Amino acid sequence: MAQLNVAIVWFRRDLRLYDNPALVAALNSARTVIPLYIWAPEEEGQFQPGRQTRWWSKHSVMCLAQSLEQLGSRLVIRRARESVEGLKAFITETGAETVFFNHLYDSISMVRDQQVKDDLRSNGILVSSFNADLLYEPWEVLDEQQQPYTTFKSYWDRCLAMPYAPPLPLPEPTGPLPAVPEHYSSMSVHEVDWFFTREQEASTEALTHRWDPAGSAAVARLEAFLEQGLPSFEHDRAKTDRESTTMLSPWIHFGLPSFEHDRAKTDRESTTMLSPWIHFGSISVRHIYYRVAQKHAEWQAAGRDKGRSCLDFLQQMGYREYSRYLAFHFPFITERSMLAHLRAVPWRLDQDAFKAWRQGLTGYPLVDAGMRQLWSMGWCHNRVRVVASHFMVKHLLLPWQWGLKHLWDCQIDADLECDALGWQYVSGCLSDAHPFSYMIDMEQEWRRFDPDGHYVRRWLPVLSQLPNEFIHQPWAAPPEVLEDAGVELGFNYPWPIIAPDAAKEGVALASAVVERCAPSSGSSGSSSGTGYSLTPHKEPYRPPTDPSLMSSFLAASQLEPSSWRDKLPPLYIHSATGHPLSIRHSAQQRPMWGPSMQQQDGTGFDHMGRFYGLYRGRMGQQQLLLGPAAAAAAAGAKRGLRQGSGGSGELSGGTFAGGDGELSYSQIDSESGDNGAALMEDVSSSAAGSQELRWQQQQQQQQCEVEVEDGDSELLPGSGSGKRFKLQQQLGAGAFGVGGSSGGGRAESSELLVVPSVSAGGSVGADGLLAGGGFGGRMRFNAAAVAVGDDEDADMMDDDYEEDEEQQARRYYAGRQMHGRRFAARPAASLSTACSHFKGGAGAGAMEDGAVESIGEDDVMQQVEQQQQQQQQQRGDEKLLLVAEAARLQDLQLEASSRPRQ
Ligand SMILES: Cc1cc2nc3c(=O)[nH]c(=O)nc-3n(C[C@H](O)[C@H](O)[C@H](O)COP(=O)(O)OP(=O)(O)OC[C@H]3O[C@@H](n4cnc5c(N)ncnc54)[C@H](O)[C@@H]3O)c2cc1C
Repeated sequence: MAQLNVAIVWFRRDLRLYDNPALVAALNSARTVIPLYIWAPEEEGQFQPGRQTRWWSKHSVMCLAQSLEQLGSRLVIRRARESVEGLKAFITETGAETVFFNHLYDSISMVRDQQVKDDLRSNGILVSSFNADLLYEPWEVLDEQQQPYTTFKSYWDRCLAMPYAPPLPLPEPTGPLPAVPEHYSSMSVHEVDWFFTREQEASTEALTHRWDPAGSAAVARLEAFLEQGLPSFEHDRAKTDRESTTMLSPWIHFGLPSFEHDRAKTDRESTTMLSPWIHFGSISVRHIYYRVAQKHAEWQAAGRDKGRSCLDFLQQMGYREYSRYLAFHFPFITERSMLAHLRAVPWRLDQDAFKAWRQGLTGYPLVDAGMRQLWSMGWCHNRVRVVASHFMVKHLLLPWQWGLKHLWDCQIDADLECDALGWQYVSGCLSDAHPFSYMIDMEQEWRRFDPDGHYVRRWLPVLSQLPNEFIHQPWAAPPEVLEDAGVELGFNYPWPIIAPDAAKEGVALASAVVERCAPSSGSSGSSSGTGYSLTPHKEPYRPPTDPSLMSSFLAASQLEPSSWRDKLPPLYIHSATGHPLSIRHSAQQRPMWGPSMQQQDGTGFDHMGRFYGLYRGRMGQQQLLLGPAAAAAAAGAKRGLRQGSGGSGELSGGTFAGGDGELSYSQIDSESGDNGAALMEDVSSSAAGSQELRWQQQQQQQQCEVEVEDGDSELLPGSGSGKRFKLQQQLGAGAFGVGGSSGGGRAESSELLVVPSVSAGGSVGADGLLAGGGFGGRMRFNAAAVAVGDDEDADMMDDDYEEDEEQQARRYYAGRQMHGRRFAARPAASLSTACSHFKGGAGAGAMEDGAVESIGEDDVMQQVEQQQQQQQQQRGDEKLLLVAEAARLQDLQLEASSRPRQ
């Protein structure tokens, strides 16, 4: 029984009361038990929680606090830069004799927890830690040589055959918990600076409509899934040879070969969607495991054989276990490939392509829909994640570490170990992954996982009118079909960023490089598992900034980066006129794996060329600034412009002021147009001395001329933002939606032609690019599609949104009216409502103040028809003009990018 006076239970990602061994142990050991939560995001280094995760952290801590209060206890919440410091201070304050916590397995946490243990123990404090996160601890599952397994199958087979079952979930403590003395102060949940800025917090509000972080919601979801989802959760696998009765699945009998594969459909909720709760520990994996077991027993008793489904579902949980297993035994998996030679992949460091991917502007609808869903709700189906990440790594040849960090920033279930496992798999970095040369067949993917295009229609409304046949390949549709569907490739939806053949060629070349670095002849990692000894990879963890790493691989391959880069095919396919839209490769000043540079003030470049300064500055100020745009980044940070670094900030802060030095990962970070504009303004002025900026200004000048040709020049404001926006628009680079929001904010009180679209772009950017946020010349239309309407239209952000043809036509045509400041819509007030519903208040405001001409609903269709006729006449000429201009500006850009930079 309790022998000590005061014990601390340190909650981290185990935010529940049941099946919490640390809590139970504390209750058994001390008379006073103080539940403690320390918010110290800075110590996570480059893997600080992203926006969505911050929202979830806040709410699930709130839920935990409520649960504790219901049992008579109290959660003490503290803020610290480093947990160990917060913990030590609290121990001094309370005189606690012992600390309990549950294990985490990512490298940052493992190092920190070890430090905590050493530190506290050396001061005479008892420290105990437990497994609350896994079925089996990583050190329990080893091969005959007591080495870790390095293929999932061998690992999971061993788990299934373990001689003892996973621990049973512990029950929630009953009865009142010991009271926490009042004098131990705590921040309230609302006092904690969960977010970088208030704007960022506001931008997450929509998540409240989609997610309920309470543990009870997770349990309810699980129960619903057990009834409806699990019975058909069958994997497409032929006969299994795993017929053995195992400890993990003694209740499962196999023999249900099925091709049903219901869970693989992306357009319905066929999986549990439990990942965020699981990540935060609001639901216990052991609870899930034993509920599945129970359900299976019930089915069996009823004569229903659902063993295959149960096992397949458990296998998904197994992947999660495996991710921790690998992270524990190979802590570098978030940074480096497991297979050594895969570290020599000749990545393309193309920031433009990376941006297009992030923003769902690749021209491949399944990929784009996935990226937009991910951005909007922080989650998407595993298959979509596989397709999108595969596309990034293979088609675009972008480094998987970029993708990992991006998903880390925008997923609501962001989980470092799972994230790393996913990327290592799709990139062929694991010995049981497909070889690097493998490419998934995109057509097969969509035919299999979204055959009717429901998923794409939902997340890419701009394509919603396309017939099924072309919904996944709009580029193949005849012009009249596109016309009827309102799709203008290169304008309101991009051309494919890369042609399939070019992608294949790129992968083949890259594979050839990789092969030369392979330790033995044969393929680069084989699914047979016969491949490579992993012994050399079990090096002690080294910080990723070690410059010797990549140079040794390059030396091994005897290739200089430039030599392979030149051989790669053009990245972009041709525009409507046959001009190569972009053959440029980002003229990076720094190689991805170059040495890190640290300056005296703690800022510097990391190994991927990212500018950082966050960890020593005010929270979040510089963290996400990318690369060589040091001047812009530093200036932005000085001015506290993390605020504006979301969406619009990215476009402006990076592309505008720093060329290829952009805000990489925060991208469409849901900031309002105002903030984006602020960033734009400040960055442009503060970086005014840079050569890059001069070039940009030159570009703007060019742009002004374009505007004159359009007859709209008098509408442009003085600053660069609107112009830059237009420049992008002309280029058809498809990079805005969010970029739009910067212009929108900027143009607030002007009568800029692009105001309505831009403003709406801001709205959209804030909540997930539903209507595309705009690309190219027809952004106005897209934006209008979002902005127009009342609450009913606003509802289109909701999951269950469906609109009929009439609605779509209305949105579409009304959107057209935005051209030339005739914004045909409901009265401005309702516009404002609609936009603020999309968290685009700033944009909406701009519309009201500036260019919106409110007209009655009845006038819409009539005006639409007139407008449409005019536009039809103009369209051909307009297109030609834009495309020609795009080509001209591309040339300029190419020329500029080949100039030496500062
Ligand atoms: C590139 C990439 C990045 C990923 N990043 C993450 C991430 O940050 N966080 C995350 O939780 N998952 C990640 N996954 C894995 C997977 O996509 C999600 O776990 C899954 O989509 C969550 O949906 P669900 O809860 O409905 O899964 P279900 O199919 O219902 O599975 C139940 C649980 O099993 C676990 N799980 C399922 N599939 C996997 C998998 N392939 N790998 C690891 N665990 C799995 C999850 O905890 C999940 O909640 C990533 C996958 C890829 C390809």
